[in-house]
Amino acid sequence: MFRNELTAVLTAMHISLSEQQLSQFCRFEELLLETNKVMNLTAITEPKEVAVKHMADSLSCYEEAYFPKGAACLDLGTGAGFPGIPLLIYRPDLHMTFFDSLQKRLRFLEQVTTELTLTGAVFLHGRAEEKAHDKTYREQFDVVTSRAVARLNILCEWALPYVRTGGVFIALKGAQYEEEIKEAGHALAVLGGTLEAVRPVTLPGLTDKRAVLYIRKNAKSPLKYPRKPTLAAKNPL
Ligand SMILES: C[S@@+](CC[C@H](N)C(=O)[O-])C[C@H]1O[C@@H](n2cnc3c(N)ncnc32)[C@H](O)[C@@H]1O
Repeated sequence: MFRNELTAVLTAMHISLSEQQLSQFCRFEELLLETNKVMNLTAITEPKEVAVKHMADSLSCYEEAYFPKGAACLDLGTGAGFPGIPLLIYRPDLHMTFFDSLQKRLRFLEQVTTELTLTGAVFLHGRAEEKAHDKTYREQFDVVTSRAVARLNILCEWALPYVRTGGVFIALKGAQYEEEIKEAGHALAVLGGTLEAVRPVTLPGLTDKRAVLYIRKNAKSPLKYPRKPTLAAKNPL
């Protein structure tokens, strides 16, 4: 059932998968729903909804030009692996760092990537506001993705310091994206980002507004950012 739903929705989006990729998506869905019984991973559990709102929504941010071959990617606040796992299934040449402040979710993702034999996966446990001050991660990524983690002005402060100059921060946003863009103008300017493209997204069978924002990093982020945990949220740029 999930297999058919996913095939239908991706066909409508003009995305085609190999048989192996389709099986990987199916196994991921099984593991997600199985593990969700004992760990809080997702409120979405109907196969059709998982296909559309998790898998297809994650792939809606995919644009070949933004993902160079073998790109170093970071999925910030990955949770149960969205959009990181679908992107890695779709593009197994990517090096995907799954980043979250909750260790148990990362353990689940380790199990998923092992079972799916996705070799380009790395797991990073910690807070976005802290790891960005570690040289190993600061301005080291070609692509940073993030879905459902924070409002854009806060998220820019957390995400842009990880992006190398010339790289891109891809934010998957919901209905309030236009307002969030207006609110984030100052944060973008301070952190060295420019909004390069806004791609409105309509997922098959859904009517709600959403969009993918492509933010180019064109200058280094000042070293004082991100500020200590809670400061960005209390007093956004
Ligand atoms: C609502 S979930 C979204 C998960 C996933 N991206 C999705 O779209 O389904 C937000 C995730 O971000 C993580 N998170 C929130 N604040 C964070 C921070 N400051 N640093 C790292 N991870 C954070 C949470 O632990 C949680 O897993």
